[in-house]
Amino acid sequence: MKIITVKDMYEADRWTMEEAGLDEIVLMENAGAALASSIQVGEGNGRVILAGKGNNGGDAIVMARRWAEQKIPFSLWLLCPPEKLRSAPRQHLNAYVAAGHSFTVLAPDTKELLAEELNVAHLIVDGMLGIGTKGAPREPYRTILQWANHSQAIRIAIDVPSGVSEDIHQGEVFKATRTITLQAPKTTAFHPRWTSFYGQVEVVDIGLPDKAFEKVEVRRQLWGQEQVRRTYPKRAPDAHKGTAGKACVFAGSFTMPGAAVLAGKAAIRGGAGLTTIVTPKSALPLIAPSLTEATYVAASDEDGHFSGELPALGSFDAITVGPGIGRRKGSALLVDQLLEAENVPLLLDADALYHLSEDVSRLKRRGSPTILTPHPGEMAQLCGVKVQDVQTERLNLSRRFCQEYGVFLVLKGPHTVVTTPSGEQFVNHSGNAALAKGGTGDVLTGVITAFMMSHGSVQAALCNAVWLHGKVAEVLVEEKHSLTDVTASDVIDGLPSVLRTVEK
Ligand SMILES: NC(=O)C1=CN([C@@H]2O[C@H](COP(=O)(O)OP(=O)(O)OC[C@H]3O[C@@H](n4cnc5c(N)ncnc54)[C@H](OP(=O)(O)O)[C@@H]3O)[C@@H](O)[C@H]2O)[C@@H](O)CC1
Ligand SMILES: Nc1ncnc2c1ncn2[C@@H]1O[C@H](COP(=O)(O)OP(=O)(O)O)[C@@H](O)[C@H]1O
Ligand SMILES: [K+]
Repeated sequence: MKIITVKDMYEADRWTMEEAGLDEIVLMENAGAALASSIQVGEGNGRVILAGKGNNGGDAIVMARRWAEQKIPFSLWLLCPPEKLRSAPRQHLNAYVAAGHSFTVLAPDTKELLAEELNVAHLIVDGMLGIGTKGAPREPYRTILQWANHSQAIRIAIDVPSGVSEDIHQGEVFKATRTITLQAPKTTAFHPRWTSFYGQVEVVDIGLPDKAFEKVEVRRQLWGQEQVRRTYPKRAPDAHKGTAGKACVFAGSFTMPGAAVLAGKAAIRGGAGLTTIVTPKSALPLIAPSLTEATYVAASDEDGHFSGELPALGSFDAITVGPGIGRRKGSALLVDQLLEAENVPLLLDADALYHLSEDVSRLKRRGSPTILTPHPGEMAQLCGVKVQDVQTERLNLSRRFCQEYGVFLVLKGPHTVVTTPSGEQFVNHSGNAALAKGGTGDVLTGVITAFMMSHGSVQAALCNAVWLHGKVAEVLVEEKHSLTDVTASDVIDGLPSVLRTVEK
């Protein structure tokens, strides 16, 4: 599903009206109808619908008419005088009034009543500000947003939570329990500043033809179960361990053996035919007893860490380096040499990214696919910026980086973003805060390593691995864990049940 900017949405809107001849009034009617049927009204009274002056308010007015016709009690508040409404919402207000329904206009003498209604409401529908918002909400929106956010009610936002805008600000924003987005998810839903205000996001169709988005250069998409099912490769009946892929994982050290165990186990669970762990000699006995299925190469060791001497290796379908390798000179030398490995995809994670950040331009010399899997801190180091700058520019920064250095990038965190060397972007739709624990990144690295070998496309491999990893966390919390107790090992143990649903 395409993720679009405000400019894209207005362009698709313009095409639909001008080229397809579908009137704004019709789209607003569709929007209001879709909203009326997808919002659960709950028991009792205390439903408040807030309508602003723009088309977002128009959607709320149509929704109100639909509810009124179904005899659902509510109060509709207009936050500007009716004559100040834009043309389409004004026409729909006329229809609402002609049908015999009532509303209240916000004015100095009604303000207290609205405050009281919001205070006791059980449901608040926010049609105050939509994608036309510029900067922080001004009065009267600011005060009403404060009242709404203090209420114990379920809060539903129409299209976007009021106050969310592409220009970042620190002003008041509607804190939605759920956002019902019209036609296509907006980029702001995945911006760290706004994600938490969206609550649960649902997309409803309001009848814009697909063609409306053809002219729009959409290079960002949501990646979810449907896309995974479509792209997940079937294992051939005559597969053998050689065809399932031979992975070489440079991981671990005397002080961080667990990272190698996690990455190796996850690669094997993720389907790798043969997995070889290359680790410093003194770390090997700490790793091997916990990872029976792998084979091992003992690398030259200096104080429990890689000395930097690259051992003689056979041929592999994928090389991964990073989990638990540490930041000493030896592992830096190792990364140096692996960057020169030709004809094999190379994944750099964790401390390999730390070493890479010394001289990122080395990436430009690589001929085979290179995959980087930074968390925001590692990304900041790679780009020479602050973590906060990564977080406010996740999509743009990732795209610039990939296009400049010709790499695939997995920028981790809630809504992990996968970017290809040409700048195509895929925002992941699964996962939860149970993954905020050491070692879960090593698990992801292992699964990616396996998927890189089983999938025809690196992009699909990355997106599917990221989705699977997040989905496992969701299933663990739904079925037998809390957000607090999930471990990286639990994520590995949870892979089979989700993989089974994908293979069906
Ligand atoms: N195809 C589609 O997607 C369809 C979309 N539809 C819907 O239309 C919505 C977009 O509608 P829209 O363009 O009228 O903008 P919207 O956000 O309702 O109003 C903005 C108004 O608020 C004001 N304002 C701005 N910033 C402000 C601030 N900081 N603080 C205070 N006020 C501020 C500004 O007024 P101004 O102050 O400039 O006079 C402006 O007029 C969209 O989200 C969706 O719900 C559907 O109807 C059907 C088809
Ligand atoms: N709040 C969260 N919501 C969703 N996913 C998360 C959250 N916190 C962390 N994750 C995921 O958990 C993993 C953590 O990776 P990383 O920070 O590299 O851990 P480590 O290096 O300890 O293994 C990433 O895949 C990240 O996307
Ligand atoms: K809104």
